[in-house]
Amino acid sequence: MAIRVYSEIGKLRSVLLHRPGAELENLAPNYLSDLLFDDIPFLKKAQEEHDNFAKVLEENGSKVYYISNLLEETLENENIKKIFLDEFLEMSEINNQIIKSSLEDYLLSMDTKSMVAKMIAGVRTNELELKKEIFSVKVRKSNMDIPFFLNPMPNLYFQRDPVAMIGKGASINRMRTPARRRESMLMEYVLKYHQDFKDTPLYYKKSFPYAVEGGDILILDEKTIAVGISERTDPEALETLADKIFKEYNDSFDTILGFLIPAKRAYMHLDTVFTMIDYDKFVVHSELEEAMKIFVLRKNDESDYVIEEETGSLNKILEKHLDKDKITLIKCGDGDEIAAAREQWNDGSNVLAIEPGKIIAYDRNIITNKLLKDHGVEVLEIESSELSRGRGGPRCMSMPLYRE
Ligand SMILES: NC(=O)NCCC[C@H](N)C(=O)O
Repeated sequence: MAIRVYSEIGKLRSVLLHRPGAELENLAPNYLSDLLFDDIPFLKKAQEEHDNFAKVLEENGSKVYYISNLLEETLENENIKKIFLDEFLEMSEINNQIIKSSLEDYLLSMDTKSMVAKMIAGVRTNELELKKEIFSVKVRKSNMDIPFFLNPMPNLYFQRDPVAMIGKGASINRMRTPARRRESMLMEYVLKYHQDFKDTPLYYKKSFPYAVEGGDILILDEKTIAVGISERTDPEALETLADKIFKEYNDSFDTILGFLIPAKRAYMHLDTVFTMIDYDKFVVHSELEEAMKIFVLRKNDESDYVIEEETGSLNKILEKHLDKDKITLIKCGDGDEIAAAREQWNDGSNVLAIEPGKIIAYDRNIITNKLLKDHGVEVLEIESSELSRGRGGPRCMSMPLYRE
């Protein structure tokens, strides 16, 4: 299947998700923040909410792919399965050879579906029959003091971040934190080896030294990409992307806008700060700075690029680079101090456009959603009491594969 993502808002034809599973039941209070959670979602309800999210996507014409299914299909090839498992265990930083080979035997004793589910859910220290001394070695060496031989991946339902589709290609991201670093491997193997995806150009590798996460990558139009320089994404990653996209693969883009955003959890990614909902409308963080600084990487004639600096309001920057007379910014929480803080916390500004002017949003952000409707936006609201506890909204939970 060809990847095609030249817009944030074009009719969404296919999309990648992960249905949350047993990995959420491996979250516990004493290591929540290491795993980038603030609270523990109730799995049964989170799954119901997620199934409803998928249903709304399908009812509106998007084919939903699940990362686990695609990976299972990829791993039907025994050689690939072995290489995948080796690399996964390598990336899991298991410092002890006996533990590593026990994990390998344990995982290979399962059918592929159970193996994939287990790798995502994590393996508790009490699941393997090992001598006590070995157990304590692992515990001493672990930098997160948590009771697993294989740590769970509870953030996997935020499919936006580990691999980002850009134009006809994909960026296999180096995630900032160890808690999420292995997530990129899943779609990486699908893009390299799955019959339907294996011709996709790869614009970034997870082995590159600089971090970049998909929440920081917005495809504004077929010429323009916005990238957040943020808590999660290094400026050097932009230059690598520019080299690959402008020069090596010559995709249609000619401009990358690097937005400097505060390196704070409240501004985690660029899609926490703003998301695009129509040709001329964006929903934005309630406390957006008046003046923003951006770096413009612009392709020039010699298939090279130049870098310029600009400072201005988000309106002006977007109007200039998207060539529009007027861009409307709709503020999360409608400027009310308390509503803005509450709804920003629950990802009111992180919505998913499924076509121009039609979005999926969390139902709990009542004030922001009303404001969006007042601006003529069609808002499909989904239940969100549990999904929102992971600090990501409908855009974070989805990775578009094909947009018209
Ligand atoms: N694009 C996004 O903003 N994704 C949300 C990711 C939430 C996750 N708990 C994280 O901290 O990485």
